[in-house]
Amino acid sequence: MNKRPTLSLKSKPAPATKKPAARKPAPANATGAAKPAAKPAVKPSSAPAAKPAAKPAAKPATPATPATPAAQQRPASSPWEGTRARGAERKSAPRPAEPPRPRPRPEAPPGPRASHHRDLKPRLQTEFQAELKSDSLAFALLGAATAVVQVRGGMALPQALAGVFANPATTPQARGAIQDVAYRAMRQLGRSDALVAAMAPKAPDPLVGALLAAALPLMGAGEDGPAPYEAFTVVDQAVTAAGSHPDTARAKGMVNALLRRFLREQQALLADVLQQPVAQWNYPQWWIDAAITAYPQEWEQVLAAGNVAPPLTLRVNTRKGTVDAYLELLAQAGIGARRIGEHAVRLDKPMGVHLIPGFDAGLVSVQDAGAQLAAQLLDVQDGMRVLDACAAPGGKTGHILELADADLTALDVDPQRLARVRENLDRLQLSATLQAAAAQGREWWDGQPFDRILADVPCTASGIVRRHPDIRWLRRKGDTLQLATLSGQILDNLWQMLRPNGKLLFVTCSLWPQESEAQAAAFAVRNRATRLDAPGQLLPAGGAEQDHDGLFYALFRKDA
Ligand SMILES: C[S@@+](CC[C@H](N)C(=O)[O-])C[C@H]1O[C@@H](n2cnc3c(N)ncnc32)[C@H](O)[C@@H]1O
Repeated sequence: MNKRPTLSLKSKPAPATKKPAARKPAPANATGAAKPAAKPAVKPSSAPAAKPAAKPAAKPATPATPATPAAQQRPASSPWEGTRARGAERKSAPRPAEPPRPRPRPEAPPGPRASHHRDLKPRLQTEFQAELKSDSLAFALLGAATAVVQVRGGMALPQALAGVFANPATTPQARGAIQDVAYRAMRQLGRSDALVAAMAPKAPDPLVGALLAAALPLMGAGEDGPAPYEAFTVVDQAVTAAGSHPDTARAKGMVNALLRRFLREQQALLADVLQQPVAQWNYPQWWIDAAITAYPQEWEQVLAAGNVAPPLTLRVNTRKGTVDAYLELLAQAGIGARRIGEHAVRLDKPMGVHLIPGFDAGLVSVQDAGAQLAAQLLDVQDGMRVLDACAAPGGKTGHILELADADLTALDVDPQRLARVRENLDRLQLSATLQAAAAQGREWWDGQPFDRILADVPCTASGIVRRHPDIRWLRRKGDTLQLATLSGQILDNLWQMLRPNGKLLFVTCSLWPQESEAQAAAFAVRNRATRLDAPGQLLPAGGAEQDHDGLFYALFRKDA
C-alpha cells in the first residue's frame, strides 16, 4: 500500500580535491541597512507578515520566525535533548587525528581579541521582574537576551525560553515577540559578537552582550530578511531594557553608544567583521570547517540553508482524507499552501498549530517533508510487528501507523519525551505499545523478533539547524564522535532483534558523515547487512519544489 517517496534525492559529493573559493562578504547594504532619517516610531509593514512589535508600546504580533509550532507549544523539548549532559563546563572528547583541510579564509583576521574571551557562565538575576510593559520591544529584547545568556551557558533555547515565559507578565503576544527576537539572535550570533568585539573596548557583561546580540539583528545587521523595526526604535528600546535590569543598568550608556555607532558606521563595520568566517556564516569555525570537508562543493548552500527560518510543513493523515481534500479545506479557510511531497503540505505562512484546520482532530501533523520519507521507506504492511526505537516525540510513529495497521512498539530512553508520543497518537486516534528504555539494552525486549525496525538515532541534529539555530552554538566538535559511538551500539543491538528478511531503516538528522554514511557503511560490514535503495544524505533545501531538513537514510535487509 505504500508508495515510494517522491522527494528527489541528492547523494553525498566526492571528497575534497581543491580548496573551495571563499565567498565574498555580502555588501553591507544588502543586509537591510537602517534608514538614517527614520523616526523612532512606527515603521510601515515591510517585514514578513508575522512580525513582532512595530513600535515601543505596540503589541507584538505572531513571531516571524518560529522554530516549529510544536516548539511553540512545548518549548522545553528538542530532538537532541537527552543525548548529552549540558552545562557551562563542557568537555570535548579527545580529538581524532584529522587530515589537513581547506578553510574558507586562511587570511582572515582573527576573531574577537583576547579581551573578549571571558567566562560566559551566566551570573544572571533571572528572577528579577523588570518594570517594562509586556507589549514593548524592550520587554521582548530583555526576555530574548535572558534566553541568549542561558544558551551561552549550555541550555537549549526552547528550555531557556520556557524559563523566560514563566514570568507571569509574559502574555502570549509577548512570548511570540521574545521567541522571534531570540531565534533571530541565535541565527546571527557570530556576526553580532564580532560587531560587539569590533566596537567595545572590552567584553561586556553576559546580559549586556546578550542584549546587544538580541538588538543588532533587528537593526539590519544580518541577512534575516528586512529589518523588522526602525533602527532608532531598537536603540531606544534596547537602552530602556538595559536601564530596567540590575545586571545591565550600569551599561545603559554603553548600549546606547555602541548601537548608535553601529548605525553611523554600519557599512564599514560589517565590511570589516565579515572578513571573519564565523561572522559571515554565523556558525562556529569547527562547524564551518566540517561542512567544507564533508561538502566541498555545496558547503556554502548547506550553511546558508541553516540560516533561513523554516516553513511550517504538515503531513496529511491519509486515514482521514486525501491531500487534495485537505488543500481544498485550507483554501476555503483562506490559508495559502502547496503540496511538496507525497503527504506533505507546506503553509505559505506559519501559524499556531491549534489554528491549523483539522489539527486537533488529527487530520494533519506538523512534520518536515524530508522526515516524512521514513514511514514510506520502511514499507510496513498490515499485521507486521514494528519497532520504532528512538521514537519521541512520535512524528514518524504516527506516520507509520497512518499507513498500516501494525503492532508497533515505540521505545525512547526519555520518559517525558515518550509521553509526547502518547499525546500525539491520542490526537491521531492511533495506538502503540510505549516503552521507556535505552535502545542499546535488551531488558525491555520480549524476545519476539520484529519485521521492521526504525532506528532514528540520537545525533548532533546538525541537519535541522534552521529549526533549532541554537544547536550550532551548543554542540562541540567531539559530540559527533560520542554520538556516533552510541548510535553504532544501538544499531548493532537492534539488528539482533530483526527477523530474517526483515528491514531496518537507519535515520539521522545529521550532516556529518561520521554519524551517517560512514556509520552505515561500517554497520553493513560488521553485520553483513544487505543495503537496499534509500536516499542516503539529503542536504537541507528550501525552495519552491523541494523544502526539507538535512537528513540521512540507509535501509538494510537481514538476509535469511
Ligand atoms: C531524533 S529524535 C527521534 C525523533 C522521532 N523519531 C520522531 O520522528 O519524532 C531521537 C530520540 O532518541 C532518544 N534517545 C536518545 N538516546 C537514546 C537511547 N539510548 N535509546 C533510546 N532512545 C534514545 C531521544 O530521547 C530522542 O527522543
